[in-house]
Amino acid sequence: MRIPFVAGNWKMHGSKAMIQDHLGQFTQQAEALNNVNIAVCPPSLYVSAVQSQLTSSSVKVGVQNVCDQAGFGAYTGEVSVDMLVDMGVPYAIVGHSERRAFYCETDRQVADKVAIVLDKNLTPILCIGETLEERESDQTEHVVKTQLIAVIEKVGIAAFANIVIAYEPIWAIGTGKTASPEQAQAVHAFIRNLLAQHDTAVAQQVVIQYGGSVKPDNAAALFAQPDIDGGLIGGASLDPMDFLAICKAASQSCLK
Ligand SMILES: O=C[C@H](O)COP(=O)(O)O
Repeated sequence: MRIPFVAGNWKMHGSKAMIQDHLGQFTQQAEALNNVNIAVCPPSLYVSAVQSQLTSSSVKVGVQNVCDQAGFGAYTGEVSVDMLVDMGVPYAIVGHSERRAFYCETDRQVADKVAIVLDKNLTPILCIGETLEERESDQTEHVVKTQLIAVIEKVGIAAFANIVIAYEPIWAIGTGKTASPEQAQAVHAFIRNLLAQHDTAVAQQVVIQYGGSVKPDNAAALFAQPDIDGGLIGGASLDPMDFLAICKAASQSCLK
């Protein structure tokens, strides 16, 4: 049985004041929700401040990126997975399309990062998805397959029991132009079937989030789809009440 998982990706947003205000409003009410796992992923600099607000809360914290080198060393500006362990951070977003596009992260680097995160028993949120151009030229399945195969070849199919996948069509990110529930479901089913070709039990177990302009008014329809297990939320996660409404929609979607 899969429990839906909603993660808020704050991207390069946040401040001490926002954290206090946002999580002050959000956490208490989020505690009342059943059948949903929740995380917030602030910029790394604010992890401690978020953790202080989440003491004794079931809401977890994650980071938005991690170094493709484990341990410690001369990697200016990077955060290592060992630091996540040290700080008690269980989740790391890996391969977000903005990292792939703006910082030239390759499928291979993304696969390396997934392996490094798994190696420390943390959970990677692996982002995959196609551009508008790729969708319009019928390349969606080819693109997500290539992105997934790179990770399967690196970590093996069994490891997917400990990976969260976030399908994020790039054309729907921050555009207000969400994929329809049917469009999203079709790709989620494709992803699950692809995994099932390697291992049916793992495929049934893996949580596949949808990301791309999820809002309170479209969340329920998306999460009701049989292969959509919650969401990776950008813009709407910055508003505590919108984020709460989305988490509520996930908690009310059927367990799958
Ligand atoms: O990581 C989150 C996604 O990029 C979605 O962002 P968005 O909800 O602002 O479209």
